[in-house]
Amino acid sequence: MSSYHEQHLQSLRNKSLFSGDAFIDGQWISKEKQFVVYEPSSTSILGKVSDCDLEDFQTAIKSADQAQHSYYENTTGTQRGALLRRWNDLILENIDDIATILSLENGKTLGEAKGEVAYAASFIAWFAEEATRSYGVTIPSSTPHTTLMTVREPVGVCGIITPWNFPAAMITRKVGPALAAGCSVVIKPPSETPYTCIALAKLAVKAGLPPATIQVCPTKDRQAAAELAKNPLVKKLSFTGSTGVGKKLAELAVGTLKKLSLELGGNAPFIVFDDANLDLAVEGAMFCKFRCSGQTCVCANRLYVQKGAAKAFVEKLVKAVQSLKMGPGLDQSTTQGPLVNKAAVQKVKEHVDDAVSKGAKVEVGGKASMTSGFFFDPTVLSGVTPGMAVSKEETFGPLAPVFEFETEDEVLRLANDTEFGLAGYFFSQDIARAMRVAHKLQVGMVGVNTGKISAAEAPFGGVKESGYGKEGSLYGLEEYQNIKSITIGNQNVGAE
Ligand SMILES: NC(=O)c1ccc[n+]([C@@H]2O[C@H](COP(=O)([O-])OP(=O)(O)OC[C@H]3O[C@@H](n4cnc5c(N)ncnc54)[C@H](O)[C@@H]3O)[C@@H](O)[C@H]2O)c1
Ligand SMILES: O=CCCC(=O)O
Repeated sequence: MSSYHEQHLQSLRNKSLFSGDAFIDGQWISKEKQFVVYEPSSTSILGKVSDCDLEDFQTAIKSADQAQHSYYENTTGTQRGALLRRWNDLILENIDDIATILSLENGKTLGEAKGEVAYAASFIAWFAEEATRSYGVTIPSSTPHTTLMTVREPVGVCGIITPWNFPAAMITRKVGPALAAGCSVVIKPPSETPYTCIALAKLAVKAGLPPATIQVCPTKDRQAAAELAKNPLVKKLSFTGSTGVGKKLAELAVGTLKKLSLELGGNAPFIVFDDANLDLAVEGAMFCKFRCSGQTCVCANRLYVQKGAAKAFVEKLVKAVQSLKMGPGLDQSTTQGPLVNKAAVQKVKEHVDDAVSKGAKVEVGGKASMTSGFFFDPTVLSGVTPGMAVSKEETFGPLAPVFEFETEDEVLRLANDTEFGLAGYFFSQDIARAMRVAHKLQVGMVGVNTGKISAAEAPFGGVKESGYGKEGSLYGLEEYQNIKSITIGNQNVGAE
């Protein structure tokens, strides 16, 4: 009998989308050296993928550099937009297959995987439009007989390094604007989830994007991947992942003063004031804590609830959590998939154990009750205090630790007491408080009375050690462009 993942792979409409090949210099390459990718709900081997070495990265970068010049010089923004729109359409036509592949390698539920593929495509569609709106300006010059203007130009080859938690959307949020601007890209997909990226690249080529403008180099070799931060032909590095790795890559990129975007870790506060609509707050918490089994960078990491609302909020949250159903992502009834690997399960367990040993109470969950697969039970802890590890570190798992607070000043101090500054959420029906707290939270993105803040049109990015650079939105394109000023002087010379 075939296994869970074999059955689902057999059901793909377009089986060629599931491939472990690298894509270098316009060629699909199956390397002799390969690394293993696991299916996290069974921990069985999903497949083997080409393991690129330093020479592969150097070849890909050189080829991307050559391709970039002719791509940019021979296309207008309108034409690049049309290519991206075709890519968007192909992704949506193949949404079932891509979502199946994504769920098999990442573990998220089919519903979440389809949602992610649609979200990923929305960045391509958004930047297809932005490609046509790459305006320069004319500037009144202080010198007589002079015209001063600016044009926007592509930075050149972009290195793209992304994490496993959003195998599709983290790629398109970078590659969409890069290709729209006229750049070429060399992608190092996450080694836990490379298959989705490879499938997306196949569709990009089918859409008509010049093959060497997209190069995909899967690898387990971090030294080889670091070439994207070091190589002088790479003019921009766009990285999403942990703060520790982001800092290392930034140090390497200093050698050639590359442009950098760093989308790093978070430790989002989620605040519920006494005057909040508690049903809305629980709905928000369920979404932004348990989506992707708690493995999103904008996940609520610390839930602060004002004393008067704490008991009722915890009761409602526990009830909602008890309705979740863990299981393999592609099973119809599953609402919570597995975590990505054993280390992820271990980190949640460590945070629970640390909090309980310091006095927190397990309201629901608290353990890994499934005997196989990388699962951890969706968990709510009450009585959590600032001395516990959960208040300082990103858990990246299905753990909702509830802290109690008394005043607005107190909770703002606690919420901002972290080196991270990605997202923050709060629930209140007081408009003055909503404005005040939104301004005072030291984060790049705020959700007020909602846990949903991500969209192609919304500027995405953090402050403090959550990184810099904005993705998506009207700001996303300029991250892949240089502004050139052109001064045309002495226009009176030669006049009759
Ligand atoms: N801010 C955001 O937009 C955002 C989005 C998603 C995830 N994240 C963060 O990502 C983290 C989880 O992802 P992860 O565990 O894959 O992070 P990670 O930093 O370990 O890895 C991210 C990527 O970098 C690669 N990498 C690791 N070390 C490298 C090195 N020395 N040289 C070159 N490449 C290297 C990995 O293979 C992977 O592709 C969390 O901290 C999460 O908050 C941030
Ligand atoms: O994990 C981080 C990205 C999630 C999102 O874009 O909402």
